[in-house]
Amino acid sequence: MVSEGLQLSAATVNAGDDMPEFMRVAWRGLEKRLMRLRRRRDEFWGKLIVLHRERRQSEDNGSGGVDGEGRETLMDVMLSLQNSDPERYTDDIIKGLMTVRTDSSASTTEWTMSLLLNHPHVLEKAATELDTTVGHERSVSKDDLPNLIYSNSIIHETLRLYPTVPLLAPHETSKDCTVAGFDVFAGTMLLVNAWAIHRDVGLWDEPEKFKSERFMAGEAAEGYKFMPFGMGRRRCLGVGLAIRMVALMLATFVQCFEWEKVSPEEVDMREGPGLSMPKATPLEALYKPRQSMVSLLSQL
Ligand code: HEM
Repeated sequence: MVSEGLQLSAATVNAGDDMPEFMRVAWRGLEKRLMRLRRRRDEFWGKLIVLHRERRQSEDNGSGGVDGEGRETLMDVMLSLQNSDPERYTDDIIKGLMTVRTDSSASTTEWTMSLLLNHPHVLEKAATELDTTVGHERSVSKDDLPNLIYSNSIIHETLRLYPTVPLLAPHETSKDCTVAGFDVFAGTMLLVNAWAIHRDVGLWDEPEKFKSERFMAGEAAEGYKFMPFGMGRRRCLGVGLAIRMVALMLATFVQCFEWEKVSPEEVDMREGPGLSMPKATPLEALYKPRQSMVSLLSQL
């Protein structure tokens, strides 16, 4: 549903900008599809809210909201907030918050794994970092992330080459201004092409090359040249969560499994259409448990 929403939004933005006349006719069809999607999404989150609410009410200890291992789900957190501030955290607000942008983190992970499969020596080095930092007796946790310097650099380099929101969000000038020598009137929509900035030969050394150590080696995110999450006041609110989610997924994949391409050819790195820059061909890969992790994995 998230992917479908992004595809439909991309269609709306592109067609509306380029062909306003066409848009008047096409809009009705798009609107119908968007409304149908909204109903489906509403129903999905609605059911999930009811399920969680019932489970929390039936729990004996009264605190509610924890799974068998004492962990809260995101929906539990939302329902706790609703208990303490019902006017602010209505069911509609919860549905909206739950829908925000899970797609970008998932597709960043997919791009990262694709790059690793095309650069097996990088994959091997990431596995070695995990072996020395975390070992084989336990699975990697969020507390390990600050120590995984190399993996972190891989993720930043992936976000440089494949920023999943390549044009950031459209912004509008609040007053007349000048951008790169051009006069821009107040109320003009401005798009920032982060994808192009990230590959600008004047800003980066060998910008087209995947250099896994780039962000360890000091060619860091200084100035305004690295902005996969935007900049300033309206920068992505979820940046901390997004980086941690991608890092934890990647570390778990690499720590626990051996990965291989499905064929001798390179993994296709072409970009497909859509607002969150999906891969043209979804990644397919072969994996099996790493020998050193079999014992731990079999206990899960
Ligand atoms: C790799 C994953 C992600 C990427 C690349 C990404 C990127 C972006 C970008 C480029 C923007 C627009 C910034 C601008 O206006 O210039 C944005 C906005 C936003 N993002 Fe993310 N995002 C990611 C994950 C997340 C997650 C996981 C959440 C929430 C859980 C989130 C929540 C938001 C929100 C709420 C905004 C709007 C902020 C505002 O307008 O003030 N994002 N994101």
